[in-house]
Amino acid sequence: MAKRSRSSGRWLAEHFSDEYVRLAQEKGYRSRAVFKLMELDEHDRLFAPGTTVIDLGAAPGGWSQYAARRVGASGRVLALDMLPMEPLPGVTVVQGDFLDDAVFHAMLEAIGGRRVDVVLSDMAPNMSGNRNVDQPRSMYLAELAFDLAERVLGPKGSFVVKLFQGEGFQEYVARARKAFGSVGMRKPKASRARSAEIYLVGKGYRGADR
Ligand SMILES: C[S@@+](CC[C@H](N)C(=O)[O-])C[C@H]1O[C@@H](n2cnc3c(N)ncnc32)[C@H](O)[C@@H]1O
Repeated sequence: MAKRSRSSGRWLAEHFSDEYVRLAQEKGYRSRAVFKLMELDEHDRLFAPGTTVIDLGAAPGGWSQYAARRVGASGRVLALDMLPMEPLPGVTVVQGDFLDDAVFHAMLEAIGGRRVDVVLSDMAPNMSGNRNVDQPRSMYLAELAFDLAERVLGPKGSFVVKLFQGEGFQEYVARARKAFGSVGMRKPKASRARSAEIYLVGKGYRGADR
């Protein structure tokens, strides 16, 4: 067996002592990430029964689980990830790489012209540790998520996207301010302080005159 590095040992120790990991297990959620979305929802009221949601970068499925519960039987959740994801009640799963044009279009097809109320993206690339590589990769994923949101969101739709502060961040926020009636930047409690991630929440989509 390969020897575990000291840093991965530290990660495991932190993971198991993390109160959100414990809580997620206790409550039957697939990931600790669910507590980030819960806090965003409490603050920004993202979901209502009957709403249609797209969840990008959904595996293992915490956000989709929570969204499916919030939108209820009359709502719809469409989840995408490049990794396989165990099925969830009320969630349609598409597996594929969002950077692949065919996958982007498969998502549009799965929506079938319906208007979407909420687009979520918790996507993040595999971090190399080199900011010059990681930052453009994560911004590119966020840009593509924005492109999809602009194609599918209905009037007053909402958009939640994980961003990393660095090059391209300010321009991204400026783009969001043009497209949404309100834009907030949130750092949920469950987001680790040492992580540079931050969530942009755009509400009141202005551009849905389709
Ligand atoms: C932080 S995890 C998401 C956790 C999820 N929100 C939850 O609650 O379980 C980020 C996910 O983004 C996915 N991802 C990253 N790049 C992707 C891409 N290009 N296409 C599809 N999924 C991608 C990863 O496979 C990973 O599962």
